[in-house]
Amino acid sequence: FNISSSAARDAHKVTEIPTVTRPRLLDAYRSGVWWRIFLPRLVPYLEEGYYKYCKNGQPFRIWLSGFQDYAYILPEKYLERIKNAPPTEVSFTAVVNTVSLHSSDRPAKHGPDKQQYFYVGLPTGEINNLIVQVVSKLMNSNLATIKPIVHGATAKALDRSIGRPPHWKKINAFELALKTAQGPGARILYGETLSNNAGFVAGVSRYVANILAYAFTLRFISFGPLKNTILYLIHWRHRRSLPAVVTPLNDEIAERKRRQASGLADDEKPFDCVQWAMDQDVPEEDKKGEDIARRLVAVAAGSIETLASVLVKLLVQLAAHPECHAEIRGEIVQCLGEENDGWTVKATGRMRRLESFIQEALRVTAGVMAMTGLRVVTADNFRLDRDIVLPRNALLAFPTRSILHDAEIFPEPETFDAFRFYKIAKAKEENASGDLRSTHRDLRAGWLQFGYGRQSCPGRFYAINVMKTILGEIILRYEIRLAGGAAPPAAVDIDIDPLLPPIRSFDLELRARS
Ligand code: HEM
Repeated sequence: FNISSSAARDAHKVTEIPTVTRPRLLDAYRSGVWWRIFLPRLVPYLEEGYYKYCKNGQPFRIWLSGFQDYAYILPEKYLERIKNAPPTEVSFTAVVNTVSLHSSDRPAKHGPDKQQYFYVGLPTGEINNLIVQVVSKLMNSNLATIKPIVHGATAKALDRSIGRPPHWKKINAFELALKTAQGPGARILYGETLSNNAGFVAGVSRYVANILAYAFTLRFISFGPLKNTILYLIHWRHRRSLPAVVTPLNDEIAERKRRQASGLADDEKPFDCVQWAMDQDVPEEDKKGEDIARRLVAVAAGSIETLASVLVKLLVQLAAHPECHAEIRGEIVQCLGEENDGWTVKATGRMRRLESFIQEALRVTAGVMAMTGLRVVTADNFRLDRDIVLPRNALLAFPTRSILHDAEIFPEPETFDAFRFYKIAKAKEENASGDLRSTHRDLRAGWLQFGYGRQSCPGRFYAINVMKTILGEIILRYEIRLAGGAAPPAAVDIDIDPLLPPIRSFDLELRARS
């Protein structure tokens, strides 16, 4: 939308919100990377706006290439404003739909013609609510039962990918992250049979990875009047590869429906998302086999793909910081010893040093994006406070990475301190004073990388539990280091507006502990 063209928006005062620019040539010069002429970095300019405006309680706007739109970057004081805001006011789902160009929520910008040619098979719009339900209601409420299954699938994935090598064995960090995220992810989503079908699991990963990559990168390119035709052709591959994953799922659902029709007690039903989606309390016409299959393929974007993208960064940090291994390992042994049932949610919850390591690694890398709390205004307007009202379709976000690197909140932010969050939690317990109520304290205790409030990531409980299980099991079984004993890397991800995808070239070395 063109802010300056609308007198009504002047009334909203958004034209007074300052803009931080991302100069292409200058950025290519500063970064020393020629292709930054086409895609200037985002992080340094978010940082500039954060210190210039957000630290003074003011928003700013910045161009996001991945969305082909300006975003309003808000200071942390407005986190409270979005905390309980419903999707009818501001919506994260609408952000996803904007990128995949299933844009029923933003009709003014993206007409139906674009929907037609960008159609790549992922269900969106109201169906997306069903996806969120699968994760937030079904996956989360079953977490305690899921947990031992996650551990079993993790152990199996580690046996297959690494085994018990007596000498250092080299493995690519991304490959290990993907295999270990796929193990529990595929088992919980698709059940025992399909999760053992390597071709199907690889197909799902490939499909969602391609969709995410293409959805963002194609937005950078202007195809002019031939746009629809070119995009239709580009997406041919995706449309063709979708049946390869949807058909086996569809067959599995049909087979289960047949078995159920011939009488199946509740405790005989399989324990996985396929079954929960089949039993989901929604009208029959919303849970036809193919609808469920598409929904569950979409969940893999979070539960396998996003998880693997974050896990690889954690694995590299774990390998780069051997100084914390013994303490984390000692705590895991103790927690598992206290709980006779092994890797339960309760035992995992007690592993606070391991959790602190994960929080610190996520602080340094900021998870998947430099901003979270992304929302599109879906109401006519969204009042931030007495002075500022954002109009319908405005994109807003919070500068998470900058907050996580702010020395006033996290002293010596560039130093990797595995037990930083453990110490913060301890201090909080020992000193339950008024200081605790300050916003900074809340931010330090939270997981901003997963977003904020009612529309934050519904998969975060699963994600944290799985990451703890995978890293914990690795550290119990193996010694781990960067290949060749390399020094900790300066960066583990790359600034591709708006994402921070992992650098995939790191190799790790692991050997079995005696
Ligand atoms: C470390 C891994 C993960 C990270 C860092 C992450 C991060 C996020 C973030 C930042 C959001 C947007 C919320 C906001 O900005 O306020 C989000 C949304 C979402 N995530 Fe995750 N996520 C992760 C793993 C997962 C997993 C494992 C699942 C599924 C099991 C999942 C499912 C979803 C879904 C369905 C949404 C959309 C929610 C909506 O439309 O309201 N995520 N995630």
